[in-house]
Amino acid sequence: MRSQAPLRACGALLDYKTVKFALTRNRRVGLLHRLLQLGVLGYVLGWVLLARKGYQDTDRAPRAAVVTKMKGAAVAEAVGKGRRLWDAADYARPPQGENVLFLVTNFIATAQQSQGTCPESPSVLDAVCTEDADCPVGNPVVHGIKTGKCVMFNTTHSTCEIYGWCPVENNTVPRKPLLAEAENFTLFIKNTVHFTKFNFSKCNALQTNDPTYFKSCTYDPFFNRSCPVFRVRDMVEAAGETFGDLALLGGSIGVRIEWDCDLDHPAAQCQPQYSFSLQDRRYNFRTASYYWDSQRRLYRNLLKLYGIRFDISVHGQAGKFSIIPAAVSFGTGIAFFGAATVVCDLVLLYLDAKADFYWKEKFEEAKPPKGKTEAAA
Ligand SMILES: Nc1ncnc2c1ncn2[C@@H]1O[C@H](COP(=O)(O)OP(=O)(O)OP(=O)(O)O)[C@@H](O)[C@H]1O
Repeated sequence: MRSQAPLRACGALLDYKTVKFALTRNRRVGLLHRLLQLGVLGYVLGWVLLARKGYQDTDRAPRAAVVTKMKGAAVAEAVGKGRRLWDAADYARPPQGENVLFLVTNFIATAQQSQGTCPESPSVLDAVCTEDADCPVGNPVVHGIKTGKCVMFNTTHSTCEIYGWCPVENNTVPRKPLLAEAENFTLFIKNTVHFTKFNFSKCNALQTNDPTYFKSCTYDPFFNRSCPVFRVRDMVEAAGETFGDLALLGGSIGVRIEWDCDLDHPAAQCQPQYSFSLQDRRYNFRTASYYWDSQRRLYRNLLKLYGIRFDISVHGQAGKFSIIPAAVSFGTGIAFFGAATVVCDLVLLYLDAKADFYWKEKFEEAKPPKGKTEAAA
């Protein structure tokens, strides 16, 4: 007997065991099983493979470069200050065109300021006074340092005298934006993305031999999506605002460039989507230009600039077929099919009216032959 054991072990190695199934004609569980299988099939084909492209490897962190250029010219007519023509070098900041660009739409100019003493503005509450005692010497206020005197600002207001840039800034905002014509200016946004995982680069500006193409085209979300030249008014309106309202006190507009590239398709189909959103309803800052007169005395022209700040951000993802994510998605689908069988087994064996019967049919009790104990068997 003992000498046959290795032979039997060798034979067992070549055995093939196959699973024995119990067939039930339970229509309810049968229907549930098919529905679950259908659900899994829909999920795997529709969601995992078609919608989420589960067979692709993805790169969700593109490197992006943005260059901007604003064009257009407008005449600003300030009351009592005459006409002044503004072109790109005047109204676009910074001039080198970065992904954050500021367009001047309104301004308050205070010309020929020089350092000296003058009354502080009545809009500065700390500087309103009735006597010299209200103006302690050396106290700093918004536009300078108090000299200790209370002086007449105009016929109705007295304010502390200050040492600062005089005369102090006029703080009356024009009722209408001085550069109302800026709504027709155009912004050229050149954006290149690089998906390092796939060594793939794409630029939103069409490679064209026509040197006048960008000069003459304007972006339109329906009719001309390949032209990266945007009209300022269109961008403001796409952000849900009207140009006149935003131009008066300034504001901030977010420009979002979204790339979603399927690299299993031709590269020409990889095109960005643009969206615009309002980020803030006020935006201004001050800037000054300095000069000296013939007596070497320092002067400056102060400008408080109101305008629209364009904040351009680039996002995106690229996907390409890869065997590993494809195998993982396929494996997940197979596992879900197995889960459908487990659910149906649970219903059949625990919830069905004839659960006891199915239980007995599915699990055969192993009984030792009569006259032998189980241990001996
Ligand atoms: N804001 C804009 N509106 C319309 N066209 C623009 C704008 N910015 C640039 N362009 C045009 O796009 C093309 C590419 O611009 P790019 O700055 O690379 O060239 P450029 O010859 O230096 O431009 P330019 O001298 O006209 O400012 C040029 O034909 C340019 O005139």
